[in-house]
Amino acid sequence: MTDRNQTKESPEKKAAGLYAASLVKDGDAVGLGTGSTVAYTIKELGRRVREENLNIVGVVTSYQSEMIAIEAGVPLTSLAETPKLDIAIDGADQFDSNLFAIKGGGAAHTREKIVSMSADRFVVVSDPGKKSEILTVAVPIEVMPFGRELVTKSLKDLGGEPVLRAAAKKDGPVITDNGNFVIDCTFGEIKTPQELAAKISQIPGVVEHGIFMNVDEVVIGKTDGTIEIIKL
Ligand SMILES: O=C[C@H](O)[C@H](O)[C@H](O)COP(=O)(O)O
Repeated sequence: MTDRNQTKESPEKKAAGLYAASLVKDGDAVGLGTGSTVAYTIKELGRRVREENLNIVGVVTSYQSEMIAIEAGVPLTSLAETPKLDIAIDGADQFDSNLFAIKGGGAAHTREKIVSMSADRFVVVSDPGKKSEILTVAVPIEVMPFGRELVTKSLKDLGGEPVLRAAAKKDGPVITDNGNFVIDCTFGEIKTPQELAAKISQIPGVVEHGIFMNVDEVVIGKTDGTIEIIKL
């Protein structure tokens, strides 16, 4: 289970996060993902802004990344103001050798997909445990509360095992930053992620699923502070 709030230092996540921050150039508009790995990137970008006078603007994908970015001193803008981004950096829950990824462990995948698709380059930061021959983790699906029953039934019809995500410190379901529910749906081994993604997208009430097919490269951090880069 990932330490979502970065209560413990992770050398692997830190190595990946810091390397990704070094890819950001002066003048860049940067998509800032959500989660414990990219949090290292956001903090490092703040340091570069303060200490190296790096001139960048960030677009956040969640209240979490907004709070981290504000505290770190990363200047922020919106997609309305800056619709085209130079680079987006984000974590993932699992990725395969084709760089298909599953995201949304923090329920932020809808905004993450919009932001990453708005960027010329999408870099995923990861630790070694996220790499898998084949995608197997549950697919997070953001759902309009009004459509929950239909979406649940339709996911079962697709062979999935849907579970409404419960909040950790509140009674009832997780509510996303967009005011919706999240259903985590297990499909066993996902052999054709594109096909599954297309089928899920067709279900009325689905806001967005966590299958990402737009990753350009993955940076994997190691415990000794080195990194491995995987590109197609
Ligand atoms: O909704 C959250 C995101 O997709 C995260 O980027 C993903 O869950 C990975 O998070 P972490 O870096 O904490 O493992």
